[in-house]
Amino acid sequence: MKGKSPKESFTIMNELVLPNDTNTLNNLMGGRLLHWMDIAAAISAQKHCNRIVVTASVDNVSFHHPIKLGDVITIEAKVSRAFNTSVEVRLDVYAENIPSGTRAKSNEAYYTFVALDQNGRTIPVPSIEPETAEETELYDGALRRRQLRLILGGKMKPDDATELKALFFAAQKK
Ligand SMILES: CCCCCCCCCCCCCCCC(=O)SCCNC(=O)CCNC(=O)[C@H](O)C(C)(C)COP(=O)(O)OP(=O)(O)OC[C@H]1O[C@@H](n2cnc3c(N)ncnc32)[C@H](O)[C@@H]1OP(=O)(O)O
Repeated sequence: MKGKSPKESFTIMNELVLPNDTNTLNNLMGGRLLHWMDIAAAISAQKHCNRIVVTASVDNVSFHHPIKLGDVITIEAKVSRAFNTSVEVRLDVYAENIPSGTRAKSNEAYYTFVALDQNGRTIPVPSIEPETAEETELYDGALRRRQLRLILGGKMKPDDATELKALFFAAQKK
Protein backbone atom coordinates (compact mmCIF):
# COMPACT_ATOMS: atom_id res chain seq x y z
CA MET A 1 0.00 0.00 0.00
CA LYS A 2 1.39 3.42 -1.01
CA GLY A 3 2.51 5.64 1.89
CA LYS A 4 1.15 9.15 2.25
CA SER A 5 2.21 12.51 3.67
CA PRO A 6 0.38 14.29 6.51
CA LYS A 7 -0.54 17.19 4.23
CA GLU A 8 -2.71 14.87 2.11
CA SER A 9 -5.09 14.54 5.06
CA PHE A 10 -5.08 18.25 5.98
CA THR A 11 -8.64 19.43 6.62
CA ILE A 12 -10.03 22.82 7.57
CA MET A 13 -13.57 23.22 8.88
CA ASN A 14 -15.33 26.48 9.78
CA GLU A 15 -18.38 26.87 12.00
CA LEU A 16 -20.28 29.97 13.13
CA VAL A 17 -21.35 29.86 16.80
CA LEU A 18 -25.13 30.35 16.74
CA PRO A 19 -27.57 30.75 19.68
CA ASN A 20 -28.45 27.05 19.63
CA ASP A 21 -24.75 26.16 20.18
CA THR A 22 -24.37 28.14 23.40
CA ASN A 23 -25.08 27.87 27.12
CA THR A 24 -26.85 30.46 29.27
CA LEU A 25 -23.62 32.52 29.41
CA ASN A 26 -23.64 32.81 25.60
CA ASN A 27 -20.51 30.64 25.45
CA LEU A 28 -20.09 27.74 23.03
CA MET A 29 -20.97 24.44 24.73
CA GLY A 30 -18.00 22.07 25.03
CA GLY A 31 -19.95 19.10 23.71
CA ARG A 32 -20.86 20.96 20.51
CA LEU A 33 -17.19 21.76 19.90
CA LEU A 34 -16.19 18.10 20.52
CA HIS A 35 -18.82 17.07 17.95
CA TRP A 36 -17.44 19.47 15.31
CA MET A 37 -13.89 18.30 16.12
CA ASP A 38 -14.99 14.67 15.68
CA ILE A 39 -16.35 15.43 12.21
CA ALA A 40 -13.27 17.41 11.10
CA ALA A 41 -10.96 14.67 12.43
CA ALA A 42 -13.03 11.91 10.79
CA ILE A 43 -12.82 13.69 7.41
CA SER A 44 -9.04 13.95 7.82
CA ALA A 45 -8.74 10.27 8.82
CA GLN A 46 -10.90 9.24 5.85
CA LYS A 47 -8.74 11.25 3.45
CA HIS A 48 -5.72 9.29 4.71
CA CYS A 49 -7.37 5.86 4.81
CA ASN A 50 -9.81 6.19 1.88
CA ARG A 51 -12.05 4.08 4.08
CA ILE A 52 -14.94 4.45 6.49
CA VAL A 53 -13.48 5.22 9.90
CA VAL A 54 -14.89 5.10 13.42
CA THR A 55 -13.75 7.11 16.42
CA ALA A 56 -11.88 4.79 18.78
CA SER A 57 -10.82 7.36 21.38
CA VAL A 58 -10.50 11.04 22.21
CA ASP A 59 -7.56 12.19 24.29
CA ASN A 60 -7.97 14.75 27.03
CA VAL A 61 -9.26 18.09 25.68
CA SER A 62 -8.80 21.35 27.57
CA PHE A 63 -10.87 24.46 26.98
CA HIS A 64 -8.46 27.39 27.32
CA HIS A 65 -10.89 30.29 26.74
CA PRO A 66 -14.66 30.63 26.49
CA ILE A 67 -15.80 30.91 22.86
CA LYS A 68 -18.54 33.49 22.41
CA LEU A 69 -21.79 33.60 20.46
CA GLY A 70 -21.02 34.95 16.97
CA ASP A 71 -17.39 33.78 16.94
CA VAL A 72 -16.13 31.85 13.93
CA ILE A 73 -14.45 28.56 14.74
CA THR A 74 -11.66 27.17 12.57
CA ILE A 75 -10.73 23.52 13.13
CA GLU A 76 -7.54 22.25 11.48
CA ALA A 77 -7.01 18.48 11.40
CA LYS A 78 -4.15 16.36 10.05
CA VAL A 79 -3.13 12.72 10.50
CA SER A 80 -0.02 12.70 12.68
CA ARG A 81 0.71 8.97 12.55
CA ALA A 82 -0.69 5.80 11.04
CA PHE A 83 -0.36 2.49 12.89
CA ASN A 84 -1.75 -0.83 11.67
CA THR A 85 -5.52 -0.29 11.35
CA SER A 86 -5.68 3.03 13.22
CA VAL A 87 -4.57 6.63 12.76
CA GLU A 88 -3.99 9.46 15.20
CA VAL A 89 -5.35 12.87 14.10
CA ARG A 90 -4.05 16.11 15.56
CA LEU A 91 -6.51 18.99 15.87
CA ASP A 92 -5.94 22.70 16.41
CA VAL A 93 -8.95 24.91 17.08
CA TYR A 94 -9.08 28.70 16.73
CA ALA A 95 -11.85 31.13 17.65
CA GLU A 96 -12.11 34.40 15.72
CA ASN A 97 -14.20 37.45 16.50
CA ILE A 98 -14.46 39.08 13.12
CA PRO A 99 -15.85 42.53 14.18
CA SER A 100 -12.98 43.06 16.66
CA GLY A 101 -10.38 41.33 14.47
CA THR A 102 -9.18 39.01 17.25
CA ARG A 103 -8.24 35.36 16.80
CA ALA A 104 -7.01 33.00 19.52
CA LYS A 105 -6.18 29.32 19.75
CA SER A 106 -8.76 27.68 21.97
CA ASN A 107 -8.00 23.94 21.88
CA GLU A 108 -5.63 21.20 20.82
CA ALA A 109 -6.55 17.54 20.80
CA TYR A 110 -5.79 14.09 19.44
CA TYR A 111 -8.50 11.76 18.15
CA THR A 112 -7.88 8.13 17.14
CA PHE A 113 -9.82 6.47 14.31
CA VAL A 114 -9.93 2.86 13.14
CA ALA A 115 -10.53 2.00 9.46
CA LEU A 116 -13.21 -0.54 8.58
CA ASP A 117 -13.86 -2.55 5.42
CA GLN A 118 -17.27 -3.03 3.75
CA ASN A 119 -18.11 -5.72 6.31
CA GLY A 120 -17.26 -3.57 9.31
CA ARG A 121 -13.99 -5.38 10.00
CA THR A 122 -10.80 -3.50 10.82
CA ILE A 123 -8.45 -3.11 7.84
CA PRO A 124 -4.82 -1.92 7.48
CA VAL A 125 -4.26 1.77 6.67
CA PRO A 126 -1.55 3.39 4.49
CA SER A 127 1.70 4.32 6.25
CA ILE A 128 2.64 7.98 6.69
CA GLU A 129 5.94 9.83 6.14
CA PRO A 130 6.32 13.14 8.00
CA GLU A 131 7.90 15.88 5.86
CA THR A 132 8.42 18.87 8.16
CA ALA A 133 10.12 19.22 11.56
CA GLU A 134 6.72 19.82 13.19
CA GLU A 135 5.22 16.72 11.55
CA THR A 136 8.23 14.64 12.66
CA GLU A 137 7.78 15.82 16.26
CA LEU A 138 4.09 14.89 16.18
CA TYR A 139 4.92 11.54 14.55
CA ASP A 140 7.51 10.67 17.21
CA GLY A 141 5.24 11.67 20.11
CA ALA A 142 2.33 9.66 18.68
CA LEU A 143 3.86 6.37 19.80
CA ARG A 144 3.91 7.44 23.44
CA ARG A 145 0.41 8.93 23.26
CA ARG A 146 -0.85 5.68 21.72
CA GLN A 147 0.67 3.65 24.55
CA LEU A 148 -0.86 5.93 27.17
CA ARG A 149 -4.36 5.77 25.63
CA LEU A 150 -4.18 1.99 25.19
CA ILE A 151 -3.15 1.57 28.84
CA LEU A 152 -6.01 3.85 29.95
CA GLY A 153 -8.38 1.94 27.65
CA GLY A 154 -7.33 -1.35 29.21
CA LYS A 155 -5.82 -2.54 25.90
CA MET A 156 -2.13 -2.56 26.88
CA LYS A 157 -0.16 -3.60 29.95
CA PRO A 158 1.96 -0.76 31.36
CA ASP A 159 4.99 -3.08 31.23
CA ASP A 160 4.67 -3.25 27.42
CA ALA A 161 4.73 0.55 26.99
CA THR A 162 8.48 0.71 26.25
CA GLU A 163 8.65 4.23 24.74
CA LEU A 164 6.33 5.72 27.37
CA LYS A 165 8.37 4.23 30.23
CA ALA A 166 11.60 5.48 28.63
CA LEU A 167 10.23 9.03 28.78
CA PHE A 168 9.66 8.80 32.55
CA PHE A 169 13.06 7.20 33.21
CA ALA A 170 14.76 9.92 31.14
CA ALA A 171 12.95 12.58 33.22
CA GLN A 172 14.02 10.85 36.49
CA LYS A 173 17.72 10.89 35.45
CA LYS A 174 17.73 14.70 34.91
C1 LIG B 1 -11.68 10.55 0.65
C2 LIG B 1 -12.41 11.66 1.37
C3 LIG B 1 -13.63 11.17 2.06
C4 LIG B 1 -14.34 12.30 2.80
C5 LIG B 1 -15.60 11.78 3.39
C6 LIG B 1 -15.98 12.57 4.53
C7 LIG B 1 -17.04 11.94 5.33
C8 LIG B 1 -16.83 12.25 6.74
C9 LIG B 1 -17.98 11.88 7.58
C10 LIG B 1 -17.62 11.98 8.99
C11 LIG B 1 -18.73 11.52 9.82
C12 LIG B 1 -18.40 11.54 11.25
C13 LIG B 1 -17.77 10.27 11.67
C14 LIG B 1 -17.76 10.14 13.14
C15 LIG B 1 -17.22 8.81 13.53
C16 LIG B 1 -17.97 8.26 14.70
O1 LIG B 1 -18.48 8.92 15.53
S1 LIG B 1 -18.05 6.56 14.80
C17 LIG B 1 -19.08 6.26 16.22
C18 LIG B 1 -18.29 6.15 17.49
N1 LIG B 1 -17.35 5.10 17.47
C19 LIG B 1 -17.70 3.78 17.47
O2 LIG B 1 -18.86 3.42 17.46
C20 LIG B 1 -16.59 2.77 17.52
C21 LIG B 1 -16.95 1.61 18.45
N2 LIG B 1 -15.79 0.76 18.67
C22 LIG B 1 -15.44 -0.21 17.80
O3 LIG B 1 -16.10 -0.43 16.79
C23 LIG B 1 -14.21 -1.00 18.13
O4 LIG B 1 -13.91 -0.91 19.50
C24 LIG B 1 -12.95 -0.53 17.31
C25 LIG B 1 -12.61 0.94 17.55
C26 LIG B 1 -13.18 -0.76 15.82
C27 LIG B 1 -11.74 -1.34 17.75
O5 LIG B 1 -12.12 -2.65 17.67
P1 LIG B 1 -11.34 -3.82 18.46
O6 LIG B 1 -12.07 -5.08 18.32
O7 LIG B 1 -10.98 -3.31 19.81
O8 LIG B 1 -10.13 -3.94 17.53
P2 LIG B 1 -8.63 -4.31 17.86
O9 LIG B 1 -8.27 -5.29 16.81
O10 LIG B 1 -8.36 -4.65 19.29
O11 LIG B 1 -7.93 -2.92 17.58
C28 LIG B 1 -8.03 -2.33 16.32
C29 LIG B 1 -7.33 -1.01 16.40
O12 LIG B 1 -8.07 -0.17 17.29
C30 LIG B 1 -7.16 0.43 18.19
N3 LIG B 1 -7.86 0.71 19.43
C31 LIG B 1 -8.68 -0.12 20.08
N4 LIG B 1 -9.12 0.51 21.21
C32 LIG B 1 -8.57 1.73 21.23
C33 LIG B 1 -8.63 2.84 22.11
N5 LIG B 1 -9.35 2.81 23.23
N6 LIG B 1 -7.91 3.94 21.83
C34 LIG B 1 -7.16 4.00 20.70
N7 LIG B 1 -7.06 2.99 19.81
C35 LIG B 1 -7.76 1.87 20.09
C36 LIG B 1 -6.07 -0.61 18.38
O13 LIG B 1 -4.89 -0.01 18.87
C37 LIG B 1 -5.93 -1.10 16.96
O14 LIG B 1 -5.12 -0.21 16.23
P3 LIG B 1 -3.87 -0.78 15.34
O15 LIG B 1 -2.86 -1.29 16.29
O16 LIG B 1 -4.42 -1.86 14.46
O17 LIG B 1 -3.43 0.39 14.54
